[in-house]
Amino acid sequence: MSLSAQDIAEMMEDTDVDEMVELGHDLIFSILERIPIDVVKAKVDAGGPLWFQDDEGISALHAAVYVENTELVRFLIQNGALWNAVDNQHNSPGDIALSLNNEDCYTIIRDAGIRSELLLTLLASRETLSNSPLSLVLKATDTTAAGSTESYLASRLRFKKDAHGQEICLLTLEDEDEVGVMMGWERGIMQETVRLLCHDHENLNEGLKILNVGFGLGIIDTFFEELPRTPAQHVIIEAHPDVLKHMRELGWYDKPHVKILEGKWQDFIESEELLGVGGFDVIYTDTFSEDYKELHNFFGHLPDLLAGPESRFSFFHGLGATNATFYDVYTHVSELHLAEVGMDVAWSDVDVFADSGKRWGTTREYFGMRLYRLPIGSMRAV
Ligand SMILES: C[S@@+](CC[C@H](N)C(=O)[O-])C[C@H]1O[C@@H](n2cnc3c(N)ncnc32)[C@H](O)[C@@H]1O
Repeated sequence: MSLSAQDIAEMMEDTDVDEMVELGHDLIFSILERIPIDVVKAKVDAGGPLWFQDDEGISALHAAVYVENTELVRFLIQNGALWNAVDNQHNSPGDIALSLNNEDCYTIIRDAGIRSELLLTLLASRETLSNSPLSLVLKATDTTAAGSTESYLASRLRFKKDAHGQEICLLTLEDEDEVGVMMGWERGIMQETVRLLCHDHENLNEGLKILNVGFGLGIIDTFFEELPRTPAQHVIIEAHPDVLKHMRELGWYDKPHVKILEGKWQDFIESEELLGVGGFDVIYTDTFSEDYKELHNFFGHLPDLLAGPESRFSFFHGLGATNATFYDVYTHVSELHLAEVGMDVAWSDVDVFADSGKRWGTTREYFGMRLYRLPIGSMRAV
């Protein structure tokens, strides 16, 4: 039997893949068997694939964390191991380190994550970044209504109460998957955010000038309205036609000090409607279907929008919040980006554990942490 050139190429490719799989298994096995580190390093130098994950999703980096070999973890990271690969249980190497209480291994991986995400944000701000396996929330290729503003704004929303009496603003995706755009369980987060943003604000008694981006269920806007002194100006930017209709039905258009800007924040961010206010005392943003690149872009406008060092800013921090390591990485990344625009951030923890089992119903889970990390930013005085 004679073989065609294509047959030979395919056989060669299969051999390469088989070889890689064997090398990958051998590397993970060697690490778990705790063979001397120099031998493991030699295997990596000889082409042992760091990207390889076995049938359980374990990578060489997961294995190095399991055996708590700090030097090896550092070596693997330096040689390109993926810090955010998750195993079949959705645990990243950092999560394994956390569960073992191994701070040294955890810190090396988390810092690699921070460096990687900072770099990717920088690249994304300069050119269109294709979806990278290194990136967590720069989800450039999610075109569903949950990941693309254009698809989201063209989708219908439903406002309803779920079986537990929880208010929900619900989006149904094409595959019938349901996603909560906003859910009643976040009420505690919104309440605490308003308390920390406003209650000891030096301008509270004059009536604050407030900007909120994203109305959703209007939970935070209702808390702003219930401040001991009604806001002097309360500007709300909302893009979705169904939410705007809901706001009209609820009477938000009839409040004299409330101004509703219909459209995307990106359309108004440099407009006279916002800049003409002469500086906001409080700014909050909590949108939907936008990635971190958009939030990072929003940060850049804060110095022009806030009144001064006494003004405060917060955002809904759900970045990477289905995984403890990813959440921590994004807490640091956002803090560093806010520092770049001259803002210091104080973080508080809000325990959102109560009733967490009943929270999601049939909807997609988007927040898996027990503690919500609540940011309060203020501009550094110059
Ligand atoms: C999570 S909800 C906000 C919930 C709100 N914080 C609350 O307390 O109920 C997000 C809202 O942002 C709106 N939104 C999404 N993208 C937007 C954009 N680019 N500009 C303005 N609003 C946007 C959505 O339509 C939605 O109403």
